[in-house]
Amino acid sequence: MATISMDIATTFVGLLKRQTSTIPTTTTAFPLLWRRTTNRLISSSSSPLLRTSSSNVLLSNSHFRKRSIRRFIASATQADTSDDSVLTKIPPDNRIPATIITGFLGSGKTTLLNHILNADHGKRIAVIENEFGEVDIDGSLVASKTTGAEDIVMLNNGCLCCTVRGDLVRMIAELVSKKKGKFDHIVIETTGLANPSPIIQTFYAEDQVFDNVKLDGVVTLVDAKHAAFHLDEVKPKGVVNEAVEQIAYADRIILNKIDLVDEPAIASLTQRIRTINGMANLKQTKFGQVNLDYVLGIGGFDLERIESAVDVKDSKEEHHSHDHDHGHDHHHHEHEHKHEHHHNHDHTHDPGVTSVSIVCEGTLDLEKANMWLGTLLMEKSDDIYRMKGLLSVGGMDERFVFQGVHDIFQGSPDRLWGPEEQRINKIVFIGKNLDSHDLEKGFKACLL
Ligand SMILES: Nc1nc2c(ncn2[C@@H]2O[C@H](COP(=O)(O)OP(=O)(O)OP(=O)(O)O)[C@@H](O)[C@H]2O)c(=O)[nH]1
Repeated sequence: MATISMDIATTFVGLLKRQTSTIPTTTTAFPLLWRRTTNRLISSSSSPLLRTSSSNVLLSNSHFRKRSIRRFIASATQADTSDDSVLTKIPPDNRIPATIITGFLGSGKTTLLNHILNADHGKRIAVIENEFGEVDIDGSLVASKTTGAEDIVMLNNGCLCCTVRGDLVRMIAELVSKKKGKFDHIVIETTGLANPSPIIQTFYAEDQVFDNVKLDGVVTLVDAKHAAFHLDEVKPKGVVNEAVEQIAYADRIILNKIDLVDEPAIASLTQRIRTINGMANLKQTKFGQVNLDYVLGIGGFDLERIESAVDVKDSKEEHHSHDHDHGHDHHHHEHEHKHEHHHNHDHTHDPGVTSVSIVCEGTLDLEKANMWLGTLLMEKSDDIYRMKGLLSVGGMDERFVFQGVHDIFQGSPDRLWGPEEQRINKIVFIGKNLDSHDLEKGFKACLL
């Protein structure tokens, strides 16, 4: 296939620094953005994030094209076009799903892992354990308790998010090359001090991983007894609070050890968690006892799930980053929301990790939306940990769904809008320094 033609919105997905030379020379909706020099080349650097054009999308570099096609395929949920010369069928995504289990030290990750491995789910699971230290205590604990794991491999002596990330890539590549077909799922347990972001990005940035493995979801364990302390810990400037980050990136949150605390403590912690991540599902547990479909096969990064994620968020009411004192207490309002959501409060600027959502009826101008999203990613991708959304875009019959992790942006058209359906846009951002007022203003400026 010489070109890719998509008579639908398509996406430009994340490129990392190493691919700088592979930037395609396609037209861009926001040429000004090209001029910014950045060592974190982002998804919006050279191409619109959203497209409706029926013209061919020509990508000059074959490597890039291959990657883009694959990423598009991996992310698309529906992509029918009548033009025979183009990609008409989206092959099934047969890549092996991988689940990241994260959570602060002692929160119950190994306990959950054992629960998964001992359960009767019929899946053959390869486990990658990351232990900070030379002795693989967790590995022994897991290994001794299970017979179900197809393979348990250890990543010792370093934290997955920093020193041993290359090892993770090699390990996954090795698992795939030597054992493909012998396992159905990979579960990665990170150290309690890991920041999940670089690990998540590995799944998109590394061809060896991306081509064979898809990130199914991030499951975060939260210790009901000790989490508040860690979440409120004030770190030196520039130092990441891992406990906060782990919650921010979660698709599923398991509030574990609830046997050790009372109801008010659970309620208060739940509210605190919701401030950080209003999007992830949350379940309370003792000893990590959850239904396995809550943690495996969740399609956390599948675009199909985005709408429900946003809907859950919407139904609970948005957790605004109302900033009153720039401290750790965030207040939430419970309002009824119909079809339009307004952030009518004063200018907000919160230095902590929070979630902000925009729910608004209307249709977006494609170019403006590209410009806005592109600029946002260009300028704020460090601060935007996660975003998910469902958009109504002018000239596009389908809903456009997207999700992002920092500078990695994945989006595709979804099903057609119904004839009577109200076109309601929904976006959720999770990150630092989110200014809800600015975000909403920027978004609304894109409406037709
Ligand atoms: N009371 C109580 N103890 C729990 C619960 N879940 C786990 N534990 C215990 O908490 C301790 C830590 O659990 P792990 O599963 O090892 O936690 P982890 O997150 O893997 O720990 P690290 O690997 O050190 O980060 C163990 O002694 C568990 O038995 C729970 O729900 N309630």
